[in-house]
Amino acid sequence: MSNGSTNGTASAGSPQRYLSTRGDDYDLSFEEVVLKGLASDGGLYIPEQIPDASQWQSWKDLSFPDLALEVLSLYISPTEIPREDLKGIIDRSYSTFRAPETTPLKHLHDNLYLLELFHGPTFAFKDVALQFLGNLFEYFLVRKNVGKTGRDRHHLSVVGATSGDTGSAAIYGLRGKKDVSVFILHPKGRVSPIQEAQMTTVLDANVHNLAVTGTFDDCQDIVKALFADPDINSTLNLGAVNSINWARILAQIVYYFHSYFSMAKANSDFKVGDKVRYVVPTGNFGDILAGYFAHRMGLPVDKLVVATNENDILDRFWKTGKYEKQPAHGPEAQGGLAVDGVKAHEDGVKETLSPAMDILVSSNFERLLWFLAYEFAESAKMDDEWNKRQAGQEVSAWLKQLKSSGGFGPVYKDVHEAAKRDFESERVSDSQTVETIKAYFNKLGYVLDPHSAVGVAASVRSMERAGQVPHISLSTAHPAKFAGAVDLALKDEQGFNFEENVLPPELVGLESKEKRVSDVDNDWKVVRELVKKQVEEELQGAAH
Ligand SMILES: Cc1ncc(COP(=O)(O)O)c(C=O)c1O
Ligand SMILES: N[C@@H](CCOP(=O)(O)O)C(=O)O
Repeated sequence: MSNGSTNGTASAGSPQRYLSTRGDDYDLSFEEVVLKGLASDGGLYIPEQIPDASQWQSWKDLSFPDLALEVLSLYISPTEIPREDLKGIIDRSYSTFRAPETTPLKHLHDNLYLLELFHGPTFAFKDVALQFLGNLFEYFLVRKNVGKTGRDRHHLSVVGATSGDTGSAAIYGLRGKKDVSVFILHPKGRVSPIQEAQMTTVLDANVHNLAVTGTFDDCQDIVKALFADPDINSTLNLGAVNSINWARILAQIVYYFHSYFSMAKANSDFKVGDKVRYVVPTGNFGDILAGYFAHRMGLPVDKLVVATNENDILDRFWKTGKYEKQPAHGPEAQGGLAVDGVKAHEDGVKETLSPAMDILVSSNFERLLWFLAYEFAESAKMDDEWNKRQAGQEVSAWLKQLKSSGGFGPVYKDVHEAAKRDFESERVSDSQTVETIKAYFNKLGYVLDPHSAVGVAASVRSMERAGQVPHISLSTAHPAKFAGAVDLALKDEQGFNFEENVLPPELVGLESKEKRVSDVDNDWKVVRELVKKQVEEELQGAAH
């Protein structure tokens, strides 16, 4: 790709601006995109320029928070957040992590390293971005509300969808914060008992858990419908905590650089500048997209490997160039049979042992599609404005087709080839997940959570193709969050005891604590009325 202004070097000192993947919204500030979350045309925000971090090698000895300051400063102008303030936000965000390295890297065997991203308050990788986003919201609100009282204060109504981890991480990042109400929608009965307890045992007055009769995709659709609804948007300021919010992706870029340097220190055969493969258990495509940005900023990445469970829309895209909710001749087309013990629902989502990735439509894939469409547009040799407009139009057309007919593609050959240049993909079944958890416990005494096991199983396959290239496999959750799957894999293995070896003290007894949760129908208008009524009550309470 050329170093055109959208994809190349941000000129020094010029503040970063943001645009929507669907082309209607552009020239927005960082604060605007963080507070708005989703663009008014339904698209996702992306930076106008991916900064070229030519100085990245000089970051090699920085601590995680100091490295975060360098990376984030390339996307947030000091005219928007002065550097000292940004440092304060970052330091507060990572002071809650239990590991001194924030995101430690473990050598598993051969050229395989595991990046442990679960040392934050809720034991999943989401904490890395959501501790930051919670403090960022607070910073913007305090600044907006200086000297204001009562109804004049800017109040943020956060609505988020979760398959278990985003919800608790968002709740822990925002509980008790002034001028914020939080509504988290989870699919009733489809999150693990610990995940459910992590969310529903938080009793702060500004936190509201809604159990939706439906799937994670239904919850995500409700959230997107609320953002698109003029009625609720005319009375409330909605805020997003899902990875549709650009700040989520931004904060995650840091650990790609950090783990690269950790690996270079641990591996004497490796020189800074050599290439690495990152393998990422993937659902909504947010985590791996951060790796794509790191790569585009200059980090030497051999490939980013998308690791899906049996909800494999992304794996099928990389194999066929088609992005379709249902495979043309998949098990559902043949009568909805369960494969490998996995329950397939009418809506096409399968209930797997890695439930946080039971997602049919990956929100952030839209952001990658924009960059692929932009690159394709460049071949017409027009100007940058034209390329951006073309990319926006192409993405809008694909997404429209996805909505109307459940899929699109095959995409143009060049678009598919460009996707394959940076990414590979693997699909890991439930039985392979169980086998992987078992194998690593027996080989190394290490207990993987099922999502991380999907990544490790994919890593082992990738290593067979990639020769000596080191692999960093992202471990996205602590195994204690998924007791059912871990127990299924290890209950008969010698020396395994969940309570003694896996369960951290912070999670002991959680499930028997008092809970607060409301059941709601799978109907966005019902959710809208509930949110409006609750926020009104909170605003009235705050005014007295
Ligand atoms: C434990 C875990 N692993 C992996 C994922 C997938 O991450 P992403 O949605 O960013 O692809 C999620 C949730 O999204 C998760 O909670
Ligand atoms: N796996 C996620 C699903 C939501 O994804 P997000 O990264 O877009 O917030 C979860 O655990 O909630």
